[in-house]
Amino acid sequence: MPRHPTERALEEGIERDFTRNLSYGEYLDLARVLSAQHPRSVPPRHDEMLFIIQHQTSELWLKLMMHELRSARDLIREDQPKPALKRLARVKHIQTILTEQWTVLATLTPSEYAQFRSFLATGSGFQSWQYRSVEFLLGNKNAEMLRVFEHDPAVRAELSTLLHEPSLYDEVLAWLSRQGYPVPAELLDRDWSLPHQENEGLVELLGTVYAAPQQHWGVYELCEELVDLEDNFQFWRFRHLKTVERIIGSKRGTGGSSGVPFLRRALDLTFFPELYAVRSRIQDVEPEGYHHD
Ligand code: HEM
Ligand SMILES: N[C@@H](CC(=O)c1ccccc1NC=O)C(=O)O
Repeated sequence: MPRHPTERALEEGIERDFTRNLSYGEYLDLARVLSAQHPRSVPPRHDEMLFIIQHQTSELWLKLMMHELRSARDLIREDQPKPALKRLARVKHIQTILTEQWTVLATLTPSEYAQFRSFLATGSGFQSWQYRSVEFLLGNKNAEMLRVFEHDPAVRAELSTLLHEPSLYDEVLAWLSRQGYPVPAELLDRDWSLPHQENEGLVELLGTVYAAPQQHWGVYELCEELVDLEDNFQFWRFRHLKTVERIIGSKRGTGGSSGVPFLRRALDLTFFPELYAVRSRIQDVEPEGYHHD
């Protein structure tokens, strides 16, 4: 009779005495993490657990995303684009997980959600300060969004700091300037609490990079990494919108917005407008021997 693999594992000296040693659960503070699910529905509805865990896992990934994005921004400020690229590579994988995760919530039917939606009262994603921090780090600045945090001065203060600091894109532009690229001066010293406005001079500068990528490889690589980030961000927004659409249809949001129409408008937002504008400026290569009249 073959023995169970764990039986053998214990003989191999697996640690069993955690009275003095740090255990798995202690290190991860699992007692707190796993006792933080508090369904509100009375009587308790089975599907509320899914709703809570979907949000909590999203918030955990958002926490890591903020950590990596803030670090990437600071590394670029310190003229270290290579380690910054490493951070951004990780962010992209987190975004993939966050986007994929919508498939779990999509198993929640409208009838199931309706069983506990009213217990959420006016709670809504508008009040996710980590999501707002990520938006601010990427440059979608909007002081109005701080108003939903008046009840929580510590969170409000932290968001206000991020609002007034340069975004990742602002730091990339400052780095470009230090590399000797002619970045328009108005982009290098401005009120950082305002969103970046599309700038023609910057589109032209990027035009030279994209016309000859091999001569500007470091810049080109970083720019395309930013486009990947924006692409991924939009995939998340799109999946949120489609999941919300199948669960609440055209109902208004608990946060006070129009719901799906509001989420649809967010798909028109762009963090890096010049990186998209430059794409239509790239000359298509003509076939050999082709002559215009
Ligand atoms: C049944 C599931 C969900 C529904 C019906 C839903 C619905 C909505 C609606 C209608 C809004 C607009 C604000 C409002 O008026 O309430 C919104 C915003 C938002 N939701 Fe959800 N949501 C769901 C799940 C999630 C999950 C799992 C997350 C993950 C963290 C999330 C994050 C957000 C964020 C961050 C916003 C603010 C978006 C922005 O400001 O652009 N939502 N949601
Ligand atoms: N805005 C959602 C409610 C909602 O999704 C929600 C409610 C409480 C805590 C987090 C939420 N998630 C994201 O919007 C709705 O209108 O049904």
